[in-house]
Amino acid sequence: MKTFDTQSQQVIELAQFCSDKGWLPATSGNLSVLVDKDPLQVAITRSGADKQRLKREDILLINEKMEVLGDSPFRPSAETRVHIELYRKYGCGSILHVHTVFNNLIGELYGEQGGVQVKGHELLKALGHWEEAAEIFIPIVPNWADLDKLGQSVAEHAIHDVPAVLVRAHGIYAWGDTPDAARRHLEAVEFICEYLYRLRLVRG
Ligand SMILES: CSCCC(=O)C(=O)COP(=O)(O)O
Ligand SMILES: [Zn+2]
Repeated sequence: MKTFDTQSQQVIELAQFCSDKGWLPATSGNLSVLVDKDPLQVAITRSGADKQRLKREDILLINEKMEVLGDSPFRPSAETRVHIELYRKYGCGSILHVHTVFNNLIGELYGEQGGVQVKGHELLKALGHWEEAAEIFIPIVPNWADLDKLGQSVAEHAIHDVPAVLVRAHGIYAWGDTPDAARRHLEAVEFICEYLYRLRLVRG
């Protein structure tokens, strides 16, 4: 059974995994896990928390209006709107946002064209694309300072069957039906970002 306690623990474990990879530098990033679909309730990191050493009190229970449920002196992530928009659109189980050098490089290299095409790579299977010569387009959106606009933009540009959107000069949002699926999708897209960047360097 999903409770705020069980889902908070999942958030802490996901943050540990992402921190160990170096994907949450300088308190950046935010992570959430669904607690209840109807009405929507989500366990999400608080704004400004050091995600390398998250404590229970750094995870907040929020509703669809981004209100904190229960007693806490903290505010939820500044990017909570993006999470809420994605939960509304996809009814997913977990959303991970991290900042990495490779997702930023790909954001810059392909941002003008609104996204990056990825074709015939084995790791597309980790995103659910098992067909021969699978091909996907990973959207890249501008880094709107208005976070309501950022949330709308990420959700609007998200493509069915491609569980990630890059935000230019900022980072990535990846999601899945479960925390494990969200993590797998994030790892796969991070691998692909690094691969595409290095391939460009090698080819010149
Ligand atoms: C310190 S990084 C700038 C804010 C950001 O992009 C981020 O992911 C962390 O924001 P939060 O409010 O979730 O801590
Ligand atoms: Zn961010």
